[in-house]
Amino acid sequence: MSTHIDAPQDAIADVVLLPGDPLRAQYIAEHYFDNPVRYNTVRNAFGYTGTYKGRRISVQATGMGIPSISIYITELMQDYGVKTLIRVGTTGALSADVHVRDVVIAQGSSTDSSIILNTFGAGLYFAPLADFGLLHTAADLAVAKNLSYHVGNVLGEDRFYNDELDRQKLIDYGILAAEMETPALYLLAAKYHRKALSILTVSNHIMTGEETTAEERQTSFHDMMELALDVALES
Ligand SMILES: O=P(O)(O)O[C@H]1O[C@H](CO)[C@@H](O)[C@H]1O
Ligand SMILES: O=c1cc[nH]c(=O)[nH]1
Repeated sequence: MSTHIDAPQDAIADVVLLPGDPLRAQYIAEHYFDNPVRYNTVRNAFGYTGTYKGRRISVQATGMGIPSISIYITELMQDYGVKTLIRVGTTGALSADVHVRDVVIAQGSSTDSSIILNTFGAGLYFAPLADFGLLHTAADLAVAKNLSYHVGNVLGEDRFYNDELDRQKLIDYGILAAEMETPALYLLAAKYHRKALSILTVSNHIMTGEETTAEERQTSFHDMMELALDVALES
């Protein structure tokens, strides 16, 4: 048991999917896992372990933002020995080439968070990167599944509502989409020498205001979740 996860030591698999939303964790466990067992309800940050195509896998809700995901992934790695962490999140598209319902695989994550500065000090701008093996597997599987997908740099921002940010400049420098957790995932996975990848589904386009319908979101979530589960199988 750890401070925010009330589970016995062996209750969590060595590969964990990480949605922000606890209800997405419950959905993944109930729709994809055989014999899911809920191992955590502390703060309603649900965590489940089950099997998928015979492989033991867990899913743990992380909450929203860098402070929240940092708590859960640190405890998963430090206290439960988790080796592979795969975020399954939603993202807002920035680039005109990225459309709602597409899948974005985060190769790296830029950020306006102070987490990098607080880790390395002034003058060293660490680049949080995905594990290349997981990234390669995800891109190969996305091709095989004929998904509309993108691989590249995402913004992991500190605020969902942020009028001060120059989003056009980020687009000009190739940032595909924005979300709120990936810099912490990649930074802390590097610290603990673990493998991490963020797979995101585009729920809205920040620049055009386009939104997915609830039904469409369900379908594109399936694309992302099945991709993430198949990457987990090969990890
Ligand atoms: O859908 P999740 O995984 O929560 O991810 C995105 O959605 C939340 C904002 O609505 C932020 O956590 C952002 O990163
Ligand atoms: O952080 C996020 C996630 C989804 N959509 C957004 O616009 N921002």
